[in-house]
Amino acid sequence: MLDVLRSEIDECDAIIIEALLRRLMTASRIAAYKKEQNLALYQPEREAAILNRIEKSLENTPYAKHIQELYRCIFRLSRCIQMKHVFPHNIVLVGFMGSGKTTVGQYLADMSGYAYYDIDTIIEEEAGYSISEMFSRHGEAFFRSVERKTIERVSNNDQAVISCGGGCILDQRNVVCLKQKGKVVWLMAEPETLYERIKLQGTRPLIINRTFAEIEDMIKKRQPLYSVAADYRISIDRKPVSDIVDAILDLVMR
Ligand SMILES: Nc1ncnc2c1ncn2[C@@H]1O[C@H](COP(=O)(O)OP(=O)(O)O)[C@@H](O)[C@H]1O
Ligand SMILES: O=C(O)C1=C[C@@H](OP(=O)(O)O)[C@@H](O)[C@H](O)C1
Ligand SMILES: [Mg+2]
Repeated sequence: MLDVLRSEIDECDAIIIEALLRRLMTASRIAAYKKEQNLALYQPEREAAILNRIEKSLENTPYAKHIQELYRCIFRLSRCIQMKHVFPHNIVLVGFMGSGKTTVGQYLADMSGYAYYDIDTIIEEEAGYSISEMFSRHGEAFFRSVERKTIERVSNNDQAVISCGGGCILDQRNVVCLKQKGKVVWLMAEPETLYERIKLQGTRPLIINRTFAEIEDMIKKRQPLYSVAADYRISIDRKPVSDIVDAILDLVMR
């Protein structure tokens, strides 16, 4: 009995995979066509119409909500694939420590096929030791100079998602560099969200032994710099990573 049911699942999977591949490849062809014809890539009314049709066809069936959830995921995949065709900029993530630049950037790059660069990770890999270690061995000024050189080099890439360290906006030259080929997305968050996250991790040299009030003050001081640098801004509080990626795609493909 179990074998029979399992072979039915296998048959379903084969159909789903074939249909999904066909759908995603068609989405990719649509993007290429839109680019060629100079048409707007993001047409929300088309997405709404598809969702409407799906909702109707699922009326009075079990699992309607589950299938709709799956469709949200398929739309995200489609958009990521399309973005690669038509978005002529790098995506640069900035924001205070703990806002999720590293996590969101990795997810966005995985999904879109863009190359992924996390400035802090590159610095650590090239130095052979951690950023905390760099602060304690050589001081913050040394770190900032390594950070600037790394940003200068990485900014030259194309079709890249670049996650910066939270302090990159302290030096205007970094922002100028990143904007040459990139659009800057500011991941905004309430101080409480950031504090909870960075306190838990305990890996950031500028945060060790700081009170909530001190961190709040640091956030306030940096906010105008993020604001000036940002082409787009997204509030990330209480949003899962997939929703933040959705919001980024929504903004950049409008
Ligand atoms: N949307 C999210 N929801 C819940 N936790 C998150 C989210 N984004 C990031 N995190 C968690 O918050 C912490 C900081 O994330 P990270 O990506 O390192 O931030 P940043 O690079 O901006 O400092 C990590 O533990 C990460 O798993
Ligand atoms: O905001 C900052 O000054 C810093 C942020 C860190 O990166 P994350 O924002 O990814 O934590 C890292 O670059 C370094 O500890 C300094
Ligand atoms: Mg990071």
